[in-house]
Amino acid sequence: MAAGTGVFAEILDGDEVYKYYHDGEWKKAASGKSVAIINPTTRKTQYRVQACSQEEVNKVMESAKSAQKAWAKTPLWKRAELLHKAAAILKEHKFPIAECLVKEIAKPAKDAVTEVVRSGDLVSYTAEEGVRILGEGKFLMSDSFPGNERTKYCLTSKIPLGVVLAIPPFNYPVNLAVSKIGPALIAGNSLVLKPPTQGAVSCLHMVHCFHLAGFPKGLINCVTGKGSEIGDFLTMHPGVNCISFTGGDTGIAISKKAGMIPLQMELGGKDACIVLEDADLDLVAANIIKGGFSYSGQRCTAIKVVLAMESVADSLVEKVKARVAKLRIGPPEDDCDITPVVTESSANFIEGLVMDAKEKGATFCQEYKREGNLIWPLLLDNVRPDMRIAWEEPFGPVLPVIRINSVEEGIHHCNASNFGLQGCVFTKDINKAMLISDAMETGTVQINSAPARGPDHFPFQGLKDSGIGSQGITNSINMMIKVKTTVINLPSPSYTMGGSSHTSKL
Ligand SMILES: NC(=O)C1=CN([C@@H]2O[C@H](COP(=O)(O)OP(=O)(O)OC[C@H]3O[C@@H](n4cnc5c(N)ncnc54)[C@H](OP(=O)(O)O)[C@@H]3O)[C@@H](O)[C@H]2O)C=CC1
Ligand SMILES: O=C(O)[C@H](O)COP(=O)(O)O
Repeated sequence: MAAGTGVFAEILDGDEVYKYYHDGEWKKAASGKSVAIINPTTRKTQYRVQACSQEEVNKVMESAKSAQKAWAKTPLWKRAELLHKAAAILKEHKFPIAECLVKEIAKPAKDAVTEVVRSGDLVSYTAEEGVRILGEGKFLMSDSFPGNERTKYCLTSKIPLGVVLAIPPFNYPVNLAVSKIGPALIAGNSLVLKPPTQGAVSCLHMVHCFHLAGFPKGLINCVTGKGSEIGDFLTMHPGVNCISFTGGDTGIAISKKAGMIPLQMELGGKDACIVLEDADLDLVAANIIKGGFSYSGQRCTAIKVVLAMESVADSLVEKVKARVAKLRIGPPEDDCDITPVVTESSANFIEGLVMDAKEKGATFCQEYKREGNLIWPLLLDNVRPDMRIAWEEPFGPVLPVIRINSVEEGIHHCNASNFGLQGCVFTKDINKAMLISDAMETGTVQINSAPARGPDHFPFQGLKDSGIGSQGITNSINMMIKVKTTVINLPSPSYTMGGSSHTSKL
C-alpha cells in the first residue's frame, strides 16, 4: 500500500493536500492555505500540508483540554491497551510510513522502515512501563522526621499535567513524536503535536494509526504549518501544560518564552570521540563511520568531532578513509549510505563550514563534492580550534579530526563546547575510560562505541545548551506527571507492634 492510499486515503484532501487532525477528524484549514514539503532528493514539491491558523490552534487546544479530563479517568490498563493497539497498527503500516520518510527527509529506505518499527516497539514498551510505574505510589510516615510522632500517613500518587505540546525535529519525525506521545498519553495527558515541516506527512500517517486504534476524540491532535509561523503561538499558548521539544537552538528560544510549565528539551550536540593510544583502531574506524556518517550525519548523537591522540591519528585516518571510500552515495530509495541532506539551506550551511575549514588550512581526505542537496562524505584532518567546524554542528556528512597530545587536551576541547549531549571514548583501559567519562561534561558517555540515544528506554539527556531534563521512556513518563500527596492525620500516634502483639492489647 502506498502513502495516502487505503486506510490512509481519508487523511488526504483529494490527491492534493494532507489534512490536519482535530477532535478525532481530519480537516482542511479554513484559509485554504498550504505548506509545501520539498523532496530533498528531487528538490521538487513532494507533498503539501495544511497551514493551520491561530484560530485553528485555539480550537485544538480547547478540544485537547476537555478530552484530557475524561482520559484522566480512564483506567491505566485501558490506556495501555489502546497504546498497544496503536503500536501494532503502526508496525502493520510500516511501509507507507517509511515511504513518506524516504520522500520527505531522504532517510535511506531500510532505516526508514526501522524507524517505524522502533517507534511501535517504543509505544508498546511505554504502555508496559506506564502500567508498572504509574500504578505505584509512596507511603510515608511522619515519625521518620525528627520531632514527629506517627500521626500522619502521607500517600503520594502520580497525576497528569494536562495538555502536552510535542514538537519533534525532522530527522526522526515518527520516532521522536511517539517518544513524546506515548508517555504523555499513558500518564493521562492529552496531546497536541506540531510536526516538523519536513516529516509532517510521515507524522500524519503515524497519527492516523492512533486514530485507527480508537483513542477518544480530541485526545490526540496534530496541527501543521511552519514553525516560524505558528510555533510561538503554540509554545506560548495558555492552554499548554508541558512542552516536549526536540530540535535545534529554537528550543533555547522556546525555553525563554514559555510559561511556568515543565519543559523537556533535547537540543543540538557536538559529540566528541576521544581516541587513546591503546584503542582498537578498527573498532574506532567502524564506529566513526557508523557514528559520523549514518543518515548523512543528521543525528543529534552523531560523532561530530574526532579527538585522536597524535601517535595513532595517521593510522586511524587511513582506516577511516578506506571505509569512507566504500560508502554508497545516492538516493534514499536505493538505500544508499549517504543521501541528500534535508534542505538546500542545510546543504549551504554545511558548505560554509567546509569552505571555512579550507581557507584555514584543514587537510581534505577526500575531494569536496556536492550535487544539489547531496554532499559526498568528507573527513577533514588537522582541524584546529580556530575553524568553525571544530565547534559547530554541520548536521551533514562532514567530520573533523583534531589531533591531540594528551587526554586532558581532548577533555578540554569537549568541555569547551557549549553543547553537552553525548561523547565517546575508545581505550582498552576501563579505569582510564571511567575517569574520562566522569570528566566529560555530557549527558552520556559511551565507552568503546559511538554515541546513540537508543535503546529507547535508556535515559537520554543533554547538559548545557543540549537540553533540559531527561528523556528515555521512564524519564519521559515521570516528566509528564506531577506528584500529588494526600495526608491522613490521626488523632493520636499509632504504631504497629509486629508479630508478637495481640488485638486484645489495643
Ligand atoms: N538532542 C536531540 O535529540 C536532537 C537535536 N536535534 C537538533 O535539531 C537541529 C536540526 O533539527 P531541526 O528539525 O532543523 O530543528 P529546528 O529546531 O529547526 O526544528 C525543530 C522543530 O521545531 C519547530 N519549530 C521551528 N520554529 C519554531 C518555533 N518558533 N516555535 C516552536 N517550534 C518551532 C520545527 O518546525 P518546522 O519544521 O515547521 O520549522 C520543528 O518541528 C540540529 O541542531 C540538531 O542537533 C535534532 C534531533 C534530535
Ligand atoms: O534525534 C536524534 O538525532 C536522535 O535522538 C538520535 O537517535 P539515535 O542515536 O538512536 O540515532
